[in-house]
Amino acid sequence: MGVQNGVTLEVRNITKKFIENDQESLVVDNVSFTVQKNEFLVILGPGYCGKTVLLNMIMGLIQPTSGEVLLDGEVITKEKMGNKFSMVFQKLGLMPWKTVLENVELGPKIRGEAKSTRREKAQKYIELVGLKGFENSFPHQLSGGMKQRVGIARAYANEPEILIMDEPFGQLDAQTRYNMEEELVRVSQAEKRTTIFVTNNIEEAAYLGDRILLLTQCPAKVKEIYNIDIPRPRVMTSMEFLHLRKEISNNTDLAL
Ligand SMILES: Nc1ncnc2c1ncn2[C@@H]1O[C@H](COP(=O)(O)OP(=O)(O)OP(=O)(O)O)[C@@H](O)[C@H]1O
Repeated sequence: MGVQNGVTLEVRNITKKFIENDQESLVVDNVSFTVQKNEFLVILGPGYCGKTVLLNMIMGLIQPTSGEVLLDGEVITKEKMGNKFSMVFQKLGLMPWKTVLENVELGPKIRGEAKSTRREKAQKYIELVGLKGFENSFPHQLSGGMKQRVGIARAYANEPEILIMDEPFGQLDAQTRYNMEEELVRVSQAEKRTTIFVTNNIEEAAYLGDRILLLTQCPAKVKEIYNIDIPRPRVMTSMEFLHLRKEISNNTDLAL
């Protein structure tokens, strides 16, 4: 158990019930899975199926009704969460009055890292996401895709134990979304990090993941876990990719 066998995160039989106006609603139903160190795990499920509630339990932000989440063998709690997770979401929360560089170096700055160290780190990740030359730009001067790149650089620069990406490309137009998926494959291959990426898009899941955890409609249960051994960069029109996409699609109510 724990780090010895490469497991970073272990989700054990977690269930979440909410009680509202004396009505009990089951949102996450007995979900178990593990995430290996440096693995890119995609959680794929329909809208409102309980993905955000599941993520919040993983990060220790809400308590499961039953079950537990272990990070490096220890139960995760809000107090212990510290710098263990960094999130990238649709609404990035970039600080509009800060430059790209200042936004990216924020995590290390809050941790009290020396200016030269954090600048060097921020610069490295700005270059990694292809934003060299835009260090002194402000968020409003950037396109949607570029802002997402800043969000990814910021999450990497924060050097968390686990990167959490909650439908980060959901609001981008189709072409930009595709470009960002390609970029993310390039970045995550260049610098491996333990990543949990949440989406409701089968194609995106099959394009990005080392493994896919497929969830059911609410209450979220694990329907299937897919190991994907198609080499990267994956070609969405290849037979093996189309076959995988169809296999997942036949196993879910999700639309493609
Ligand atoms: N604090 C809460 N109290 C009661 N019900 C809740 C609470 N938080 C979430 N829910 C319910 O849990 C269900 C799942 O919500 P959740 O936000 O996890 O879905 P999701 O899969 O992340 O959706 P989306 O794909 O739209 O992001 C919803 O029906 C929601 O109403």
